[in-house]
Amino acid sequence: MENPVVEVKNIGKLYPKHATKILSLKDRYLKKERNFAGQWSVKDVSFNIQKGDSVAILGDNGSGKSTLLKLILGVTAPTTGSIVVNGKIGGLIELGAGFHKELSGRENIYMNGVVLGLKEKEIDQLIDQIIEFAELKDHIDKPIKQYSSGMKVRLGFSIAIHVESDIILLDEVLAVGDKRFKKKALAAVKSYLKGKTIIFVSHSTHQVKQICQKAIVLKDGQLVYEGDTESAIEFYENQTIEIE
Ligand SMILES: Nc1ncnc2c1ncn2[C@@H]1O[C@H](COP(=O)(O)OP(=O)(O)OP(=O)(O)O)[C@@H](O)[C@H]1O
Repeated sequence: MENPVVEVKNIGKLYPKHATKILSLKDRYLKKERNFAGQWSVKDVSFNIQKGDSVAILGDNGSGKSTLLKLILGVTAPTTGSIVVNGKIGGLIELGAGFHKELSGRENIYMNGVVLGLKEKEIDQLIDQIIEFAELKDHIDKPIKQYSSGMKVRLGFSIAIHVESDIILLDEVLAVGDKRFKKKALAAVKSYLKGKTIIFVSHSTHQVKQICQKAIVLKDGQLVYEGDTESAIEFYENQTIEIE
């Protein structure tokens, strides 16, 4: 068997007491409030992901899903354990994160592309498709600060799926935006990303069933189930009923 593309071993993240966080666009959009007391957001989690797997991360609010994605992406350091990623990793884990609001949509595409490891020439070749998919032709030269949340989501999503990567992380990206774009985005994830390794966070079991073959369930930062999507959803839903 090939080496796993993502190897997560006993990973843990302890946020110190009084840690503060500027609310992400996603949080603001979803009007969420968070309580940042010192605690293990992710605790002793281990799993492997093989090439071509599409894996969902299921769990209630605050169960550690986004933190786990940030650990895999390397934007936050683990307190314990280790993560090995074999391949180029990309995706969209916080809506609009990495956008500069004073710059135009077009300039932000270049900025993001460079951050994701592309050369300017490569971005030149992709930019029309990115703008077209995001349906932002008429707005692309306006500063991002004039964009609605939906427009930012469309742009971020479009960049994420057009930039080549081996492993793509998608955090609730299909939860916002209007119905029509959501449908188009779901279809894009299904077709564009065939054969790629996908890690997908979503509260929509409907979307999870359409995209992922496997799933893990987190509860209070711990991995409590790992298996095929159907059985993981069943486990997750039963667990939620018990609590209610
Ligand atoms: N920067 C931070 N500093 C301190 N605590 C944090 C920080 N980010 C997240 N947390 C805490 O870690 C826990 C897990 O949060 P996380 O965002 O990973 O959960 P989630 O499962 O993605 O939640 P949701 O479904 O609401 O997006 C929460 O209790 C949260 O308050």
